[in-house]
Amino acid sequence: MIGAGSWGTALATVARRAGRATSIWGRDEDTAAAINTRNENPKYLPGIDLPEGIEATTDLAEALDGAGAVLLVTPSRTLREISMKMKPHLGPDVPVALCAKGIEAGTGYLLSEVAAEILTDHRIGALSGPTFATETALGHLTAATIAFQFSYADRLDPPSSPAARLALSLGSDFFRPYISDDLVGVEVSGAVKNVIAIACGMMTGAGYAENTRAALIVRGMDEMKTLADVFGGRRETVTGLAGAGDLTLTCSSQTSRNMSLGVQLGKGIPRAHCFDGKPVVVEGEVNSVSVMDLARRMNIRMPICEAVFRILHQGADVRETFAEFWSRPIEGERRGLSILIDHPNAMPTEARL
Ligand SMILES: NC(=O)C1=CN([C@@H]2O[C@H](COP(=O)(O)OP(=O)(O)OC[C@H]3O[C@@H](n4cnc5c(N)ncnc54)[C@H](OP(=O)(O)O)[C@@H]3O)[C@@H](O)[C@H]2O)C=CC1
Ligand SMILES: O=C(CO)COP(=O)(O)O
Repeated sequence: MIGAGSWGTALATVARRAGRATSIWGRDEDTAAAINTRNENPKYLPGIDLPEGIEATTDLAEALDGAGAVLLVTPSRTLREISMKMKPHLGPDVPVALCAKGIEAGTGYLLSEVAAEILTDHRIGALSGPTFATETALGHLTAATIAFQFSYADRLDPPSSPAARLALSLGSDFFRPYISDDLVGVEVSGAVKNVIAIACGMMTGAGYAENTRAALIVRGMDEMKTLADVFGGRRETVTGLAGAGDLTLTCSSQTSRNMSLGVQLGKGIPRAHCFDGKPVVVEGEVNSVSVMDLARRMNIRMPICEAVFRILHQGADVRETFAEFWSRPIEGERRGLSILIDHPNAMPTEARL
C-alpha cells in the first residue's frame, strides 16, 4: 500500500486478512512506528486494532521491494508526484491499482491516464466501491470492484488477468472483490459521486428532506452515466458497486467527508470553519473543478455538479442555486428524449422552504 492514511491502512488490513505479506508506505515516521509497534494507526484510524504483521515504512524503495502488486492510496492530487517517485523502485510487470477517486486538475485526465503516462511498463487499474475505511478496517463485510482493461491475452485466459489475480489476492471472508474490465466507468463513477455527495449534504444541511436527496442521487447517477458514456465507460458499471453502490453510501451518511462538508456548508458554516478548521481530504471539492472542466470541454450538461461547483468555487448561495436547479425547464428523464419546456409555475426562491 502506498499511502498510510485511512484508506491505505484499511486496505492493508484487507490484504493482511487475506493472508498476504503486506507493506505500507507513508511519509510520517510516527504513524509508521505506531503501526509496527502497536498495530494501530492513531492518526487516521485511532482505536482500531490492525491485524498483526503489517510492515510500515517511510522508505519507498523498501515498501516496494519484492511487491507482487501495488495499491496506490494517496489523494488524487498527489497521484502524478507519487507515481514518479515510485517508478524507479517498481519491479517489472508489477500491476498498480489506483484507489484514489478523482480526475486530474488541468489535464482532465482520469487517474489511470496519469499513472500510465509515467509507469509505462505497468498495467494500471483501479479498486473502487462502497467502502468506508473505518468499516473495512473493523472487518465489516465489504465488496468492491477491481477494474483493469483486458488485453487480448486476458480475454483468452481471464484468471491470469491482473484484475482477477488481484481479486484473488485480496478476497477473504470479509472482503469480496468483483472483477471488471471497464476502468473508465469505474474511474468516472468514483470521481463524480463525491461531487454529488456534496450536493446531497448541502441540501440536507439546508433543511431539505429525503425526497430531495433521493432525487439528487438518481439525477446524479444520470450525470455519471453521461460522462462515462463520452469516454466509452459502460452504463452497467455506473449502476454497479463503484457507481450506484458508492453513490448510495456516500450520499446517505455523514461518515462521508464529502457529504459532511456539504451538510456543514448547507447549514451556513463558512468553509474555513468546516471540520473545526482541520485539513480533511474532500475529493469532491477539488474534483468539482475538474469534472466541470471536462463537462464543458465535452459539451455535456451536468447541472448538479455545476451547482456544487458554483457554490464551492464561485460563492453562489446553496438555497438559491438549488432553487434555480429545481425550476429549470422541464426535460425528458432519459437524455435521448429530446424535449425542453419552460417551467410555467416556478415559485420564488423564498417560497420553497
Ligand atoms: N477513507 C475512505 O473511506 C476512502 C477513501 N478513498 C480514497 O482514498 C484516497 C485517499 O484518501 P484517505 O486515505 O481517505 O485520506 P486520508 O486523509 O485518510 O489520508 C491521506 C494520506 O495521504 C498522505 N498524503 C497526502 N499528501 C501526500 C503526498 N503529497 N505525498 C505522500 N503522501 C501524502 C497523507 O499523509 P500525511 O498523514 O503525512 O499527511 C495520508 O497518509 C482518496 O482519493 C479517497 O477518496 C476511497 C475509498 C474509501
Ligand atoms: O469513497 C468513500 C467511500 O467509498 C469515502 O468517502 P469520503 O471520501 O466522502 O469520506
